Amino acid sequence: MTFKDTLDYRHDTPECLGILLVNLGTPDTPSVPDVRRYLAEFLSDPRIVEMARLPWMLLLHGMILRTRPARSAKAYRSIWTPEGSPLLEISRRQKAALQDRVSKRFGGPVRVALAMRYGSPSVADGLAELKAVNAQRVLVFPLYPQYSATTVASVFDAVTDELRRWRWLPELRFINQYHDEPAYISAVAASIRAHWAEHGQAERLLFSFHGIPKDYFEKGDPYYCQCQKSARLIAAELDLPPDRWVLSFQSRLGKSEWLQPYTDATLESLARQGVKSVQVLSPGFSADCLETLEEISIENREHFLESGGESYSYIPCLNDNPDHMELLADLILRHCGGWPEVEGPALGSDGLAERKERACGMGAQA
Ligand SMILES: C=CC1=C(C)c2cc3[nH]c(cc4nc(cc5[nH]c(cc1n2)c(C)c5CCC(=O)O)C(CCC(=O)O)=C4C)c(C)c3C=C
Ligand SMILES: [Fe+2]
Ligand SMILES: [Fe+2]
Repeated sequence: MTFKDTLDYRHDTPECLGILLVNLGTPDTPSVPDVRRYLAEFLSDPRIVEMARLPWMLLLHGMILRTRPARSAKAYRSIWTPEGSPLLEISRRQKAALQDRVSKRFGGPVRVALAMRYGSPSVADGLAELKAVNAQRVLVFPLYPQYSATTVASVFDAVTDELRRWRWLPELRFINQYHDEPAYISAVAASIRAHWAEHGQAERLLFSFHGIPKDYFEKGDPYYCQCQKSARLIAAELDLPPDRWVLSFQSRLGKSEWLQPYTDATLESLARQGVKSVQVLSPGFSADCLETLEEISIENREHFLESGGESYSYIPCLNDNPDHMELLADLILRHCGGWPEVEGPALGSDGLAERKERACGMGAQA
């Protein structure tokens, strides 16, 4: 084992609380080679595709990475902005807002770092940023309201894979999910009410969550149940009767069965039943991304309108809206409960003896 010893914790500066926000990740640019590189990393993760490694790697490199990148790159180009990928840009705004809110409410120094599970900034970059500011206590916060092994456990893997190469580990805490947090439910409900205040209510509200293969659920992934509970609680908070809302799963990939009902089929069937207007939201994403801005806002709109629907609107994710930032800051502070707030002042310029004393009680002999 080779350890990374280039940067270590310091005794001569105050300790800092470290928060590592992690979202899924995105390609660096919407070019085919960058999308291919991103998909190669993403789809090689055994949490994402659980198939036996050798046949999957042959299929991935022999076929999928030769065809899918061009299709995905086209989709990315349709949502790319002058600032880059919406997911990364929104995540940066979330990080800045949380740095501000958490610093104001926590008693001592705090650093919020941003990492992406795939692509950059990487989890290793985020952990190094925290080590450089002497964050000896780190809270890892995967920004997914519902737990799935494909997302949250994969963040855990990336963090622990990196830390396997550190000699001196930080004290770690980890947020697993917040799918039924009252503040999350009411923030989503408030965003729907705000949309209704501007556009009126549609005949149906559709909650579309990212799908996972059905057999992951059958083998014990709690994601399906947590999505159901989030949607049920949001509908209850809105006093929306069961015949006015629907839950479905989007983004299926490959030939195997994924969680049902599928979003595209649901929209077609609603339109065929004579439903003329729908409003769609994706409360499983903490930030708008390809899956919402392209798949929901563009692609599925077409499915609905082509099947006879007349009015389709997309309700954006919570992104960096103030309710959302407040609830994430609350979750962070709650999970840091009991951690010392400040480690004491920085030492003066001639602090060698004090440093040694603090480090290992050798001050007197120095
Ligand atoms: C192949 C299996 C996939 C599983 C399982 C999966 C689960 C999953 N993903 C998200 C969140 C996001 N996924 C995004 C894009 C995306 N997802 C997959 C595949 C699986 N996801 C692919 C191949 C892609 C890339 C785009 C494409 O080629 O279609 C994104 C958007 C990233 C962006 O850059 O904007 C997010 C976010 C969740 C929450 C989840 C399981 C619960
Ligand atoms: Fe995905
Ligand atoms: Fe998609």
